Amino acid sequence: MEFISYSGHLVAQLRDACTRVGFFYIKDHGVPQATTDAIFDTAKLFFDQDLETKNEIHYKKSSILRGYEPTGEVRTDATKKVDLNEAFNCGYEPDLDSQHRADKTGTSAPARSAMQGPNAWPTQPEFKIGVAAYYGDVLALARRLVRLFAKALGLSAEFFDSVVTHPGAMLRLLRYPAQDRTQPDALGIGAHTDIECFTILAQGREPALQILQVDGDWIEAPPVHGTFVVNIGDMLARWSNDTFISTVHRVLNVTGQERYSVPFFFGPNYDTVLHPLKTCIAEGEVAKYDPVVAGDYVYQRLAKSRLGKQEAEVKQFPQTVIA
Ligand SMILES: O=C(O)CCC(=O)C(=O)O
Ligand SMILES: [Fe+2]
Repeated sequence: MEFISYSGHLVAQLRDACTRVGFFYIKDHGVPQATTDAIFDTAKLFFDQDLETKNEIHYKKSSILRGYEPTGEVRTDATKKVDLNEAFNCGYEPDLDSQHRADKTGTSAPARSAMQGPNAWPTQPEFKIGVAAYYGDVLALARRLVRLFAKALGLSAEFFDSVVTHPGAMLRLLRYPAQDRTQPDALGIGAHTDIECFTILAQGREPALQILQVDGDWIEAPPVHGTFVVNIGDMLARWSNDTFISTVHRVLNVTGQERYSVPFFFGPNYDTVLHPLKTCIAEGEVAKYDPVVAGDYVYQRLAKSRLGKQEAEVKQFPQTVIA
């Protein structure tokens, strides 16, 4: 058995950040700088193709919304204009998971969820290799962070291990055009909270990410070399009965330069049922949320900003019944 010890100071710092801010930076995280640098080259390789080629893997061709999102087709903030970015999304597959490849026991079966399904890869052979290198390292980091989050919630480090064997982990490559400064209404991504449990974000060189403070002002979270920005998403806020907070953020790229970023959205196996954790419900308090199935929750949230109402109805997504 693996023996892991965690510094109490680290766990306390983490709890403080997750309960008061919902955003923090991490360094000495174990993902080699060269791997992070390379994912930006991989993203550029993909985005530099012509639109017709990229549209061959348009996300509407995928029943689970994987693939390419052209600029102006996603509206994250329903009250604002469409987002000014183009993106590529891919989800978990055992090929991308170095731990799975090393695991010869084959004890863990993939989650039974309609959200579990194939990725849409471009034909460029180097692309998947580049994505796999980054995905594998950042997934390993996410599983380490899961143990720290468990400790910060007062649980045993291994508490979540059995539900992150085939996690709902989505890697997103993003390219934002240089925005017109005279159009303050347009945003790279409208104000939103993230859907999954937490996000590990690699930023390119351009500062554009902004976080909403309690006083209502936006504060920048600029790229810091060698670090990732980590933030709590809605699923962990729900799971922890709002002990951890999921904070609103947006992207406004007025740097005059194109900007790249690579968020990795991490959640549990898609068949996991998220009941607010009993240990997070203090005496006299109640669960603030109904249970949800992770895969259903992610699909509904993604579809909301990506499909028109009619399309969403046509693409009936099978709901999992909670026993
Ligand atoms: O590009 C960024 O810095 C943040 C992206 C983001 O918030 C998201 O994709 O949810
Ligand atoms: Fe986000």
